[in-house]
Amino acid sequence: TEVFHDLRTTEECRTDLDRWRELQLPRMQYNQPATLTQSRTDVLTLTPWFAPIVWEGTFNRDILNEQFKSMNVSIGLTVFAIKKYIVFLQHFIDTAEMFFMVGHRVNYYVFTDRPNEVPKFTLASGRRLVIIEVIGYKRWQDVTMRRMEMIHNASMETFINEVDYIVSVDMDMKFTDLVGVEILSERVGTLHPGYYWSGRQSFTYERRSQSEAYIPGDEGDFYYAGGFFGGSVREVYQLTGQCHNAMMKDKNRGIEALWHDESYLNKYFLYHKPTKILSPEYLWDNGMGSPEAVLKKKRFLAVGKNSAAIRNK
Ligand SMILES: CC(=O)N[C@H]1[C@@H](OP(=O)(O)OP(=O)(O)OC[C@H]2O[C@@H](n3ccc(=O)[nH]c3=O)[C@H](O)[C@@H]2O)O[C@H](CO)[C@H](O)[C@@H]1O
Ligand SMILES: [Mn+2]
Repeated sequence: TEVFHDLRTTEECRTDLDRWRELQLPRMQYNQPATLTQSRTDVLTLTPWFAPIVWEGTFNRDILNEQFKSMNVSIGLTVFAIKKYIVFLQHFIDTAEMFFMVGHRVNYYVFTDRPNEVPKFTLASGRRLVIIEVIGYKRWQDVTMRRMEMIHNASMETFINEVDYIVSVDMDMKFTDLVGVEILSERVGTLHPGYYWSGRQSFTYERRSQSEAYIPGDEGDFYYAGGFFGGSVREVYQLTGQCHNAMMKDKNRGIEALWHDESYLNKYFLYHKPTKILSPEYLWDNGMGSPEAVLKKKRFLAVGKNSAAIRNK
């Protein structure tokens, strides 16, 4: 027994074990979950590896809020405002204040090459905005791909000391409904709004076998969007590090995957399956229409942009 006590004192072990007591919920009243009734019968709500797929109607926000509150969870939301994209920042943060993780602790991490152009925000209590100054790459493809490297570095330098979870999203977006702790898990991917109903053959995976992002035609679960992923800090550190390394290997061989970071992310998720998957409610584009039967909510919406006018500027 002495061997075990070398590692941690009895007191440290006791403290660790006793912590579980904090996770007791208060008395709550809500509709009983019915064992013989599916909450949604029109969509897949669980993957074959037992990861929930988050759709409206499948979860009770009150229970989840109590659970994450009792853990005093803190969430980091990373966004990139490089060059002209800084114009999206104001509305992005304003709508995040209304809808993103309301009632929980939030750090906005704004990566930008224009720190002087970041507007002043008045944030709700428990929320703060941190500016991380980075370089703005010339090509827009490099701007989007280098997010992996920058998030990887910041995970080690900053995030690990400040937050429990990281959520990484596109900036040319606005929140239009609640996005809360129901999205939190170890490793989180989001169904791309353009492909959630497609067969794997139609997914725009990288199909050239020379690329690190290559996925053969007979593999693939879902087509995940580059614009919304997350997880624990340790997992996001791994994910972004591995995606960045794959991109650098390809760059050295003079190849770039079809959809840039999104292609490498899809490869990563094929062999590191997400522990939770977000439905397209969490990343919608009105260019895809409004299939109301399936899509009960639009929570995070693409803001129309003139790519030609804004990219590479
Ligand atoms: C919704 C969604 O899934 N979007 C993905 C999609 O393209 P998108 O066409 O949505 O890419 P995008 O132009 O929004 O670029 C991605 C993000 O990079 C940042 N940015 C980009 C250019 C720039 O000059 N300044 C700047 O700050 C900004 O935060 C932007 O939101 O495919 C990209 C790769 O091709 C990425 O995987 C995106 O995440
Ligand atoms: Mn975008």
